[in-house]
Amino acid sequence: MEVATEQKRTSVPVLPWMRNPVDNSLYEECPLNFLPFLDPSCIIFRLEAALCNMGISSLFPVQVAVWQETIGPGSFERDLCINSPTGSGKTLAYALPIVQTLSTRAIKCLRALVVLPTRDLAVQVKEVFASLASAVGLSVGLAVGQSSIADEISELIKKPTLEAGICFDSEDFLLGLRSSVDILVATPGRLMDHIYNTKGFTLDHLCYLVVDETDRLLREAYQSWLPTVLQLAHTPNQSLYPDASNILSPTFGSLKTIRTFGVERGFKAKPYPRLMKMVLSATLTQDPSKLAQLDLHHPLFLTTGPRRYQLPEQLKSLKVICEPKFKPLYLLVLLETLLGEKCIVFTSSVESTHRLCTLLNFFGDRQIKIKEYSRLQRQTIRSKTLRAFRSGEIQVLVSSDAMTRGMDVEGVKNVINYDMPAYIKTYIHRAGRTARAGQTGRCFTLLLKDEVKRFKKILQKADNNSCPVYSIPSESIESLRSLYTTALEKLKDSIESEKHGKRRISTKLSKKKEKSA
Ligand SMILES: Nc1ncnc2c1ncn2[C@@H]1O[C@H](COP(=O)(O)OP(=O)(O)OP(=O)(O)O)[C@@H](O)[C@H]1O
Repeated sequence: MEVATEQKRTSVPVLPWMRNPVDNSLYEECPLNFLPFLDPSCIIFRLEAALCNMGISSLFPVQVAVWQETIGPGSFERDLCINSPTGSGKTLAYALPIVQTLSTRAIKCLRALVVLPTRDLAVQVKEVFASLASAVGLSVGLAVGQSSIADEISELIKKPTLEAGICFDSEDFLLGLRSSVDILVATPGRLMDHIYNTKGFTLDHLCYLVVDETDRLLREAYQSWLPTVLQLAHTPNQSLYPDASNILSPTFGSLKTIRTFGVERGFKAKPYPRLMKMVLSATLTQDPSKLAQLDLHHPLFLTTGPRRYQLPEQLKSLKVICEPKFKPLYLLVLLETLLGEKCIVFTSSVESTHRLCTLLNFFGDRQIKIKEYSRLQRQTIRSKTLRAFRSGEIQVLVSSDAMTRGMDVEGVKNVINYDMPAYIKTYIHRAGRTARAGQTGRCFTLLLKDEVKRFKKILQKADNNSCPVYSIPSESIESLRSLYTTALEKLKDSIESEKHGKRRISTKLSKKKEKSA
């Protein structure tokens, strides 16, 4: 079944504009002082200084390529579709030109929207924008549901100051609402909440739309967030989704455009310029029907090298052949060999993440701090774990695929696939948590003998034929066997008591419901 889906995917015809891409790998890294047009004269050196503060002294190839298409003569003439390996610096590739272009704006309103699939990823991208934007007086907002909706609204929307005794009717009040931010980084769910419910939240002035991790975002409809955004930000007389206006008009009746005199997008007496789109991924879809949803304007395809899937240059892939009965022991020995190095262990589901992490922690005090990071946990716990992992307090994260996309944690030296990934895309995004920004890194995959052939085929999709075996000495496995038996018993008890706990909570809840009915 999986194989059939994979075959179907690869046989999708490539769109004509994807056949002759710009090759990012033909660009050289460019020192900031050689970058043309960096900082318009009025804010000279401020962006350069901000980049230096971020530890950046030159731009990576994909950043130079995007800069070339977005800044200077002929800038932003075409929408950009960017396929570039994990860790190659895609975030800065879009953040820098957007901040530079908006740095000369006269009036504050929401002009750039960046959409990402997960909250932690959005927080990470917001930080990159904030480091640059503050240097040129721009504000960046976050809409991800990290704080209460009321707090988020007060961050995003500025209310008019009411003088005592003056009474505004609701129309006047709406006219006085202003955006507090120039750039918004959002996840689709919270974005839709603001679109539907937040008074004064408008996409009327939007100039830039970035869809990061495009293939992941296009897979999920999320309350039709994309057609809704395109409809709300579209140029008049350009009906992309004629039917959507019927859906939208009653809902958005209360959202009045705030029009102010000026010469920029969405302002009076000025025709609307096109909404500029940038879509990015390390595994960008080539499926025409999916890309059509983005309504790209004369798109330019930027990719890296001749292959569709590319692994980071400094990544080393290794396989560990395991006996099925003792797989957790192979992992434990491997982790002990890598002692002191930050590692992320990936499993195939949130349930196995939980089980594996619990089991590993039943092996007694082994000097490695191991924590779980998965969708089963509350966001506050996840964020706390991530902070501890970033700071080095935790050395090993056991994770489900919630972690695979985009997360950038400094110093991750090793990725371990406890469960073999089913697709090359999954392998790329998991492995891509290491070997970032030109650093070296290793990706180990634990395999049972009968998985070796299939894994080889998966890696070949990224033209990777080199995946040597990493041997784990059998004596090390033997020495852990008695501890393993005890750990398994403890795991069984722990899972049982968790089930019990859940049952007790659900009985309590249903009793409460019965009472209130
Ligand atoms: N020009 C640069 N010089 C030095 N470091 C950089 C530069 N650009 C980006 N980086 C660093 O490289 C790392 C990877 O960047 P980023 O997260 O944008 O990669 P990405 O291409 O989006 O990866 P992914 O596909 O996994 O999301 C980050 O830690 C970032 O700070």
